[in-house]
Amino acid sequence: MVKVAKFGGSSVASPSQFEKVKQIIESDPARKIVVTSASGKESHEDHKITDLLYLCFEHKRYGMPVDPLFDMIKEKLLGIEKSLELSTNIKQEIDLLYTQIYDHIDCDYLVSRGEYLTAQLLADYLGYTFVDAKNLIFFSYDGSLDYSKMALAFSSIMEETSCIVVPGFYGAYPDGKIKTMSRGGSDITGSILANLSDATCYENWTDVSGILKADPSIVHQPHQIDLITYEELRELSYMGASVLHEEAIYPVKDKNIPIYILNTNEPTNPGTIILNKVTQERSQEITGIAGKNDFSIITVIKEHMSNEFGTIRKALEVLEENRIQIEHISTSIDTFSLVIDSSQLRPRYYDVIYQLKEKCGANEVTVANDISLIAVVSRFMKHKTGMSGRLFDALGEQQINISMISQTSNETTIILAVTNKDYERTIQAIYNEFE
Ligand SMILES: Nc1ncnc2c1ncn2[C@@H]1O[C@H](COP(=O)(O)OP(=O)(O)O)[C@@H](O)[C@H]1O
Ligand SMILES: N[C@@H](CC(=O)OP(=O)(O)O)C(=O)O
Repeated sequence: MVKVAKFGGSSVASPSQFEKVKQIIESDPARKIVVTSASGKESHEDHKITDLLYLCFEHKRYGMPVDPLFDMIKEKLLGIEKSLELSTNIKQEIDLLYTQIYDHIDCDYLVSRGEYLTAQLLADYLGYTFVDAKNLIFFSYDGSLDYSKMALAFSSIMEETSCIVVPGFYGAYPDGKIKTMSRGGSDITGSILANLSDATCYENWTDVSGILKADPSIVHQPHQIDLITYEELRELSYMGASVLHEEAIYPVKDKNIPIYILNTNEPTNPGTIILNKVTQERSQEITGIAGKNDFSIITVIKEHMSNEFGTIRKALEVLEENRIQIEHISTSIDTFSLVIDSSQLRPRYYDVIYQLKEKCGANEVTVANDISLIAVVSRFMKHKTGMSGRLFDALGEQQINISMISQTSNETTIILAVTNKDYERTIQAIYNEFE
């Protein structure tokens, strides 16, 4: 029996957190495959090593001083090494990295060093074998994962050893060049290893006791979700419940491997279990609420649009040509609205509006900025009537104006658009209504 245990940055942020990790690993011999993120924040004021490494890269690029940032990284990692009396050679590696920064360094390589160095510390502390992710997690040149190559590498590694620590967040292209995943990507590494090892489960250890019904920084002590489907989880994490990367479900979903979200600081708490299908009584109404800020709604107004063909296609082409992703679309007779991430629109703002107006032959194109999207996720929604009515009543009572509504036909998620200033109030009001 093999379990994969992934520890997030908060679980390896200090020597005392390393001690907790060791107790967790030693309490179950099935925890043979360990994935770690880079050391994270010890306190609110502290910094994640990954953030510091990204900053080092930017400072070097703009000719600003790197040393104060680099010293913080060095101090943190060597502090853990010293306090736990470890005997790795990370000091030489850190010194070499410093010279590489001033020479020439690739951004992905630099930021991957947080995981690389933290994993060496953890492997030494646990007495497990360190396996560099560049020799195990393989990407093709198009960025997709090469599972057959990874399966071969995994079995040859496991012929030599039985317990390994692998740094999360990065892998290698066919030529050996390091490629990092998107932020929070160590969750994906853990999931890939659960797939490769046919694990009985994938444990994702973090600093909260499972996935909560809402972001704990907005709702005071929200209830914990006991069981959730992969589909619901993906909706919530894509929409901002940052506890698990939304891409982390795919490698385990294929093999029906359950994911457990567990708390390193409270290991006896059962946390959240994520499964393909959940059979649970329907007394529950909402699985969870999540949201993100800073979207724009572009509205294209064109008289007689309902009698024409291809207007929406032309608008989608404009966005595709400008490499802007569309989050949601809503249509009526002579108008349609596109919701997009403002950070993608901003650099191309005037071009995109002009092109939309010209290509679609629109009478008018308007843009509303400072929009938040809030997802209300529930597998129970399709079996219950009146839930959307209650949702809108609850927001109406709080005088919250909804700019757009979207619901998919599988009836798992309702997406609401509100202004950024109403973001937290909206989440709180929905939570109170369905608590
Ligand atoms: N719905 C939610 N449930 C649980 N945690 C959430 C939720 N939304 C946001 N979070 C935040 O996610 C954090 C855990 O994710 P992350 O910071 O990636 O941890 P780690 O350091 O373990 O990788 C929590 O501390 C919490 O603040
Ligand atoms: N260290 C990387 C990858 C990661 O997954 O980190 P964490 O598990 O601490 O969110 C990041 O900060 O994006």
